[in-house]
Amino acid sequence: MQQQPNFISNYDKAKVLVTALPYIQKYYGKTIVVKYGGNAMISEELKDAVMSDIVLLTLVGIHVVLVHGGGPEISDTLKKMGKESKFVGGLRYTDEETMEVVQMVLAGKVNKDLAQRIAGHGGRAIGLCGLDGAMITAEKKQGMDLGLVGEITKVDVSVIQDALDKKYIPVVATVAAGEHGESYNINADIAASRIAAELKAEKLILMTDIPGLMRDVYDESTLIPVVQVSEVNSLKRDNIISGGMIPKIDCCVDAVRRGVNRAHIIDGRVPHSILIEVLSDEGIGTMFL
Ligand SMILES: Nc1ncnc2c1ncn2[C@@H]1O[C@H](COP(=O)(O)OP(=O)(O)O)[C@@H](O)[C@H]1O
Ligand SMILES: CC(=O)N[C@@H](CCC(=O)OP(=O)(O)O)C(=O)O
Repeated sequence: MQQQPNFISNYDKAKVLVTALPYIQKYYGKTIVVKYGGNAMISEELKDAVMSDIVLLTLVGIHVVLVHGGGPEISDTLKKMGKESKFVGGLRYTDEETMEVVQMVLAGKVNKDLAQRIAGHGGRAIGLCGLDGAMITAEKKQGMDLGLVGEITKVDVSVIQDALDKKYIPVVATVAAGEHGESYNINADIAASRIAAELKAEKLILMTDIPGLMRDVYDESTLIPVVQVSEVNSLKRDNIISGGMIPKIDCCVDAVRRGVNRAHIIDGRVPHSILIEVLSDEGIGTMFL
């Protein structure tokens, strides 16, 4: 019989499971915070692959917290309303009308869609946002005026911890509560990093639409696989980091400084990139130590 080009024998399948064993043992009972960003949510198929990976990791005993973005969805909704999006240093200028859209899209549409997809793969998700259980408190970001963009003042992870204890997969939208009943827009990378630190997570994984941090953003061969936190300032001085990568890098550094063991930026467009990162010998993306 002619062999199929992609034929994988049962022995090879078993070998894959066996190579995952030390990683399952290493991360069993540990917490991993995954941030899934809007630009990596490019297809329905890919979203489902990411959600099934999260369910799989949960079933082998890893506590996964999913923090999500949805920037492109917010921009699309604003556009339909005739409003252009404006970003400063990777952060969206957020007036009151924009804030309503941010809350509606992140805490409503995207959050519930991801929770439902996890349920579709047999996982038990619980959709939350920073307003629930006073999880994320913020004040207006100082410095440049970005409207209702918030600076996190407090993260209380008890609602996430309770959900994990009850074997739910917490799915978190990053809308925060102000002191006077107002809501603030928080960049999802920043929120994920603070949540990871507060949970004393083993890993923070930021999934995006690029292979990782690169010296030349147009040349994948310039990927930087490992970054020591102490090197980041000189990378910034070299001006190789711009746009949405700025908060990402700062978040990885902040998470590691606050005690998260490893922070990673990985390519969410690669199917099953989380499994490759967590359960295999293969390095993927950029790791911050
Ligand atoms: N040095 C760099 N390496 C990689 N990406 C970079 C770099 N500088 C800027 N970027 C940009 O940052 C983007 C990722 O940030 P962003 O679009 O905000 O992601 P997400 O929506 O997934 O959070 C990349 O698509 C890339 O265009
Ligand atoms: C302040 C700020 O910029 N907030 C982001 C929140 C969503 C987000 O971070 O989404 P991605 O991860 O998909 O970019 C925004 O309004 O787009």
